Amino acid sequence: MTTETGINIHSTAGKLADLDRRVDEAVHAGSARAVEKQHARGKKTARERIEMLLDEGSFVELDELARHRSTNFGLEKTRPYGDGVVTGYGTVDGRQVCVFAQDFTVFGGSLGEVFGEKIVKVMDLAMKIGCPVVGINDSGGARIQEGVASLGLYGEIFFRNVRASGVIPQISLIMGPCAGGAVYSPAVTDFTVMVDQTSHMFITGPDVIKTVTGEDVGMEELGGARTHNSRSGNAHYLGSDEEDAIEYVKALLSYLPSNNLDEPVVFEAPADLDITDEDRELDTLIPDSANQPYDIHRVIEHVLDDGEFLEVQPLYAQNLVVGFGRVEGRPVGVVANQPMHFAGTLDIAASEKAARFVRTCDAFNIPVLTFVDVPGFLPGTGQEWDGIIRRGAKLIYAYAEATVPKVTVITRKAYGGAYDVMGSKHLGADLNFAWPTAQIAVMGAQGAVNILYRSELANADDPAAVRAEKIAEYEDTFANPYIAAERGYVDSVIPPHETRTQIVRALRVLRTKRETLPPKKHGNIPL
Ligand SMILES: CC(=O)SCCNC(=O)CCNC(=O)[C@H](O)C(C)(C)COP(=O)(O)OP(=O)(O)OC[C@H]1O[C@@H](n2cnc3c(N)ncnc32)[C@H](O)[C@@H]1OP(=O)(O)O
Repeated sequence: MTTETGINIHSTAGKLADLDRRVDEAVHAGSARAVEKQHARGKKTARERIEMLLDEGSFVELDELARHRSTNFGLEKTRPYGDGVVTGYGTVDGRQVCVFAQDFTVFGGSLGEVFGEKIVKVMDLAMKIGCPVVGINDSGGARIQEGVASLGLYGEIFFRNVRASGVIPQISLIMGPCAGGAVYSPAVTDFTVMVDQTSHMFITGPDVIKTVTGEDVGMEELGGARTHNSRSGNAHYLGSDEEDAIEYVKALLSYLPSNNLDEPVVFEAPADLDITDEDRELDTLIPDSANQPYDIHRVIEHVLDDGEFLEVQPLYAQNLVVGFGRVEGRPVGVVANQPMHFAGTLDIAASEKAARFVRTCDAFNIPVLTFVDVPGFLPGTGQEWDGIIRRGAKLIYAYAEATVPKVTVITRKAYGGAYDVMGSKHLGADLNFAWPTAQIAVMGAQGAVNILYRSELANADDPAAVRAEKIAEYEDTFANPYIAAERGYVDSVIPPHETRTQIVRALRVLRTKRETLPPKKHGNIPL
């Protein structure tokens, strides 16, 4: 028998040719016009993206021939193979990952029942074998013609995102629209990477907002990559183009283990423990004036192998820096106050950014290295009314709960509650160091003197002179690391040039650290 395609499917050769035809149809499921439109927007197709992400020739596709069974609104007339999403597995730098890529050229990448089932299947595979999932999002959202079945599948995906959280790394690439409920899958995953100008995320779009609140806002301003990287904190990296975004994802994967029972990849690179000229450069980093800023990146890059630091959320809450690097070839997560922004104070955004990052490191067996230069929490009604108490507490929770090796270096200020919060000994840090420039106290000299000597200053003939004298006295007594060192709150006061070598030794000794939390269903982190 010969089909309408001219192939005799009753012969072996015909059956093979028939398969070839079907696969070819699957590969070209999107119309030439749709592909052209996609390219004209500076966007790649789903398959091109997978090719960029995975090692050459490593991709194995699943469910290439899956098709929807819907008959609503004439949908039965269009049943493209693959149903608008490409799923499968392959390798990144030789390590296994599962992947799905929504194909905007087919039904606008909209998610129907079969489309959703394909994603669910590949997520289940990743959980069974313990490998990361990278999801590439480019979709018009729930497939309208498939109604509640689409919503059901979104729910199935969210459920798996949550169950997989802390078990396998989950990374979302947003490479087009991601609207409505669709945003909640990326939101649950560990990292969300967006592309400048071509990716958008929002719960309700500009038109709905205009109708309901009267606000006039464009797509880009509402939910573009820059907005989510700098304002909302929903995204972790702003790719300048698709290639840049994918390179970032590959770099992220290189620091993460395949699953929570695995260790991150190690490149054996024993550190030189002799003090170098470069080490000595840190001795002149801290300005004599406590109010003068310096860039904490210099300290971070100094202690990391080859100065390589993969910053996470570099555009958001810039008063706090987080990211990954390696020490002796082993991944570490870095959390650091940044004196260049808001003098390094902690606010809601910085607390949540750091808390999330510490928990990510802890979930995936990555030691946490903390650099402290924090004058306190950011004052203001805005902060108080938006819940700095509850939301700042997340950072305490994250540090106290983390059982991975925790090493902390206080470079300068560690004042008040912020001292406790930033990886202090009291929250379970294993090894704590301070530079001689450290000031570990309840508050800065100005504030302390104003409170302690309020009446004396009010009654003084020369208040300025009395204030200066009291400030000097306070600074001489408290603005140092030695009171904390007396009590063992810091294990050692070290010259800055020993920072790198002390961190190397600390992380070496902590490699065998084993600590378990008391049995419980789960904690109750303030959310
Ligand atoms: C849980 C949830 O996801 S709720 C959210 C539901 N989704 C939405 O409200 C978004 C609906 N879609 C849109 O607003 C627009 O398609 C956008 C903004 C996403 C993209 O716009 P454009 O880039 O101009 O693409 P365009 O609208 O032409 O869509 C491309 C194709 O995908 C189809 N499509 C897009 N979204 C959907 C959808 N949700 N369901 C079914 N088909 C869809 C379009 O009908 C169009 O098909 P055609 O090529 O046969 O004409």
